[in-house]
Parts: sequence; structure tokens; C-alpha cells
Amino acid sequence: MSQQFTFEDVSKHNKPGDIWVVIDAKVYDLSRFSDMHPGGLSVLLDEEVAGQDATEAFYGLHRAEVLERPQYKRLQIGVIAGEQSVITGIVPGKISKVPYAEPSWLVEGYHSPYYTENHRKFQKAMRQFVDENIYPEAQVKEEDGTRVSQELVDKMSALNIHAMRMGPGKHLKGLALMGGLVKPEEFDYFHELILTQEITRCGARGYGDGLLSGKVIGLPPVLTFGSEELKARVVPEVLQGKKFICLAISEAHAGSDVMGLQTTAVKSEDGKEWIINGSKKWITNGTFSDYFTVGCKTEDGFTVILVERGPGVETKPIKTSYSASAGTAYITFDNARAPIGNTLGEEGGGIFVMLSNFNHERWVMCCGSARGQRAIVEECMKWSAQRKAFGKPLNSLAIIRAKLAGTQSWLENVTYQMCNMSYRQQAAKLVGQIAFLKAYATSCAQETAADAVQIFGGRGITRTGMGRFIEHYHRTVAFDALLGGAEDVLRDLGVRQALRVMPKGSRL
Ligand code: HEM
Repeated sequence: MSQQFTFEDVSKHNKPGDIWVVIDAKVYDLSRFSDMHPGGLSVLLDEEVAGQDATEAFYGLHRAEVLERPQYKRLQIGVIAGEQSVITGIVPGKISKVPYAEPSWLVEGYHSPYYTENHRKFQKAMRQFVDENIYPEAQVKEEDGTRVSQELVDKMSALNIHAMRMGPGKHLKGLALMGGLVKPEEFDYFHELILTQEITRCGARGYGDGLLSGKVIGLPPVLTFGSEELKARVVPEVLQGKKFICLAISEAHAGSDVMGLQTTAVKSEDGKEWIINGSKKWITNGTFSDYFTVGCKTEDGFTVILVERGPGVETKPIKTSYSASAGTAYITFDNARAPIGNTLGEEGGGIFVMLSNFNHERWVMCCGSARGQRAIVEECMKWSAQRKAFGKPLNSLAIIRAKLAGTQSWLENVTYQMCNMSYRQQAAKLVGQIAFLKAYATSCAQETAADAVQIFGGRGITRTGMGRFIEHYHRTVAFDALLGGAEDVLRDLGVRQALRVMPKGSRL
């Protein structure tokens, strides 16, 4: 049991070389630490700090996680008798009680037509897993830029998380999902939405993409359009986290415009192989991938081909404004070869492969964007409630919150449509909807980021300390607005899709 003190005991320790403080009913001896304190000695000697209850001063300047660090935890020497600690840092698995920090279906007393008991159990298990395993690694790796650890990849494989990230489908057959919590045939897009949104809570955008997002966008064309032989060879090892895959479409010459691609694939003389030449840029997970789902110009138009790392394939890291842990690569193909059997879909039919693939990719990004914004709203809510100076409700918070609710509700509606449509129907009916939704979500996200910086002030542009998530979000928010199609391109696509299905007889 912790040693018990009174406030009077603490008050005697208020001079240089002998400083105690109370933070949230816990007593800390800062005597030896005071010279090493990053905020300096003088602030600790202040008469309202040394020997006093410094809870408010402390939380006005530090995130709760500071006191979780082992080197600082050690400074606690006891507790105040009869007082209770009330401040909780990160409690793994916990639902936040901060208003708007959770989507309404997770808030007590609210209802939703979309989520079942099984979704709720799944959410709990996922949150626990993310908080305990993904969140801590994300904080370290976002900073040091190294890729996701194989240990974590293996832990995710054991629960079949990699397989679930590919959405519902035959690839789940026979797998114990989340230790058997969800039956493969019951796994639906709401489970996948939950999975994606929980992972996004790790708050590290580059690392989040490094956590095998390349597979989320690179493997579906293999699953849907690959031959049985190819699938049998490639899919199990990728879903078990033994091999890595990415989607290689964008080029320096052409980003969202797939028809402008210049990488070529021609058949070898014996007709057995593709010979591929060209380059790809901004390829997430490219630096560490073993397989590349490559968009190529072929004789018949545009074709998607699975290329294995080997002679003629080189990857180089690209430095972007988010973490190198994403593995963002520039890839060159110099007479790289792939068997003809690695063709995904029809020769010349690449545009259909891509269009249906983009749908799922963009929807995943909408899930992430909605959740990322929510995390920022939580930060802003906490900060506006706890900061001492100018503490008044902020109008911009209300605006952020309204957009957030709009995004999540629209997303849930689209997800419901997906649950009730085949892959082909989704490609036919939801391309425009999802394009609009993504453009809406990411434009809201960019405004949310700008508003959050205003709310946090200087802290919102500082990489460490109180505003670190705001700074990170503001620096990386544009990724969502670009990957999978820039906002303008998506709005244009949405309108063109709508015009295609205009009734012929409609007149003003
Ligand atoms: C257990 C006690 C404490 C520990 C472990 C601690 C630790 C730290 C750390 C790690 C930082 C770096 C900022 C960050 O990255 O978050 C910091 C900054 C600072 N600390 Fe403390 N601190 C303690 C108590 C206090 C108290 C009681 C005050 C009283 C006012 C204080 C005032 C400051 C100030 C002014 C800064 C600079 C903040 C900034 O750059 O925005 N600290 N402290």
C-alpha cells in the first residue's frame, strides 16, 4: 500500500533541493528531478507549486501520459490520505465519456439501427487490442520512422485481423476471427468499419498507413480478379503477414488520372511473361513489399498485373510530411518480369479492376477520416475544458462537431448499402456516392485541422507536449485528401457517375 501523507506534510517541502507536490491526490518528490525538469527549476519553486496541490498547473502544461512514463512514475512517493485520484490517462479498452469523442452508437442511451450485439463485442475486443498493442508501438514508430514490427504483424495474424481488413468474403472461410468472436459468414462491412476506426485511434497517420494499408488496397484485385492458382500461392502468406503487398498505380506523370499512366507491359516472345518498364511514385508500403499490384499500359489499353520483387524491381523511400514508417516508395521497373498468369482481370480490363478497387479503398479512407476527426474533437473538447487562460466555449468546436456527425451518419448509410449489395452492384451504384463522401469527409477534416490549431494556439504547431496530436493531424491531414483520388477528381467523378444514369426523358 502507498504511503499516506497530509497536505500539511507536503507543504514543508517547498525549497530548492526539497520539493514535493501533489498531483491528483498523489504525492511526488521532485527534489532530485527538479534540475532535470524540461520546464525548468523556477516553475517548480513557484509558491503555488512547491509544497502545494499543483494538479491544475500540471494539467495545464502536460499531457496525462507524462506521468505514465516509468521514469516519472517513480517520482511518486505516496498519496494524500482520504483523497481520491480522479484523473485517468489511457485505460485500455475504455469508451471515452467526453462528449462527441465516440460515434453515437457507442454512447450510452443512444440507439442505432446498424449495429448488433456482435458488432459491440467486436468493438470492445478491437479497442482493447489497439490500446494495448498498436497504440504504444505507433507512438514510437511514427517518430523513428521504422516499419511496423513483425511481432505486432504476427499478433494481428493470430486474430486474423489482416484477413478481416479485406472485408467480408470467401477469404474468411474457416478462420477464427478475433479468437472466434465473429463467425466468418457473419462478418460484414460494419465489422470492417469498426476495425478501421479502432485502428485509426492510434493517432499516428504515417504509421497507420505503414500498418499494412498497402495490403488493404493492393490485395483486393488479387482476391477478386486473380486466378485460383495465383490466389492459392499469394493470398495465404499475405493474410498471415509473412509477405507484404502494395498497390502501385500513381506515377510522377499521372496521379489520380489512371488513363495517363506510362508504365508499360509487353508480352515476351514466347508469350509466357509480361515485361514491365516504368516507374511508380508515392507507393504506400512499397519499400518493404514483396508483391506489387501494378497498373500498366498494354496493347489493349490498361491492365493490372501482380509483380513480385525480383530482378528489375527497385524501391527507394520517398520523404513525405508523414512518417517513413508508412514505407512510401518510388519504384522502378526495368525489364521486370511477371508470369502471364499474374494478370488480374481481363487484359485491357484494368479500368474496371481499378474502379471497383478504388471504391473499397475510398470507403476505408472515409472510415479513417471520420474517426481521425473525432479524436481531434476529443482533444479540443478536453483542452477547452481544462485550459486556464481565455477559457470559454469555442464556436469552432460546434462547427467541427456538426460536420463530424454528418460524415459518420453518411458513412453508416453507405456501409449499410454495401452490406446489401454484391461487389459488382457496389461498383455500379456506389462509385459516385463514395467519391462524394470521401471528398466531403476530407474537406471537413482539413477544416477541422485548421480550427483545432486555432483552438490550441502555439501548442497546435508544436510536435511535443499538449498539442502533439493536433500538430500531427494538421501536418498529415492532406494525405487522406489526396490518396485514393484528390477531392476535385472525386467530385468530378461523382457528378459524371450521376449524369450517366440520368433518365433519358427527363426535361425541365
Ligand atoms: C511529476 C511532476 C512533473 C513531471 C514528471 C514533469 C515533466 C515535464 C516534461 C516531460 C515536460 C516536457 C513537455 C512535454 O513534452 O510534455 C515538462 C514541461 C514543463 N513543465 Fe513539467 N513536470 C512535472 C511537474 C511540473 C509542475 C508541477 C509544473 C508547474 C507549473 C511544471 C511546469 C512545466 C512547464 C512550464 C513546462 C514547459 C511546458 C511547455 O513547453 O509548454 N511541471 N514537464
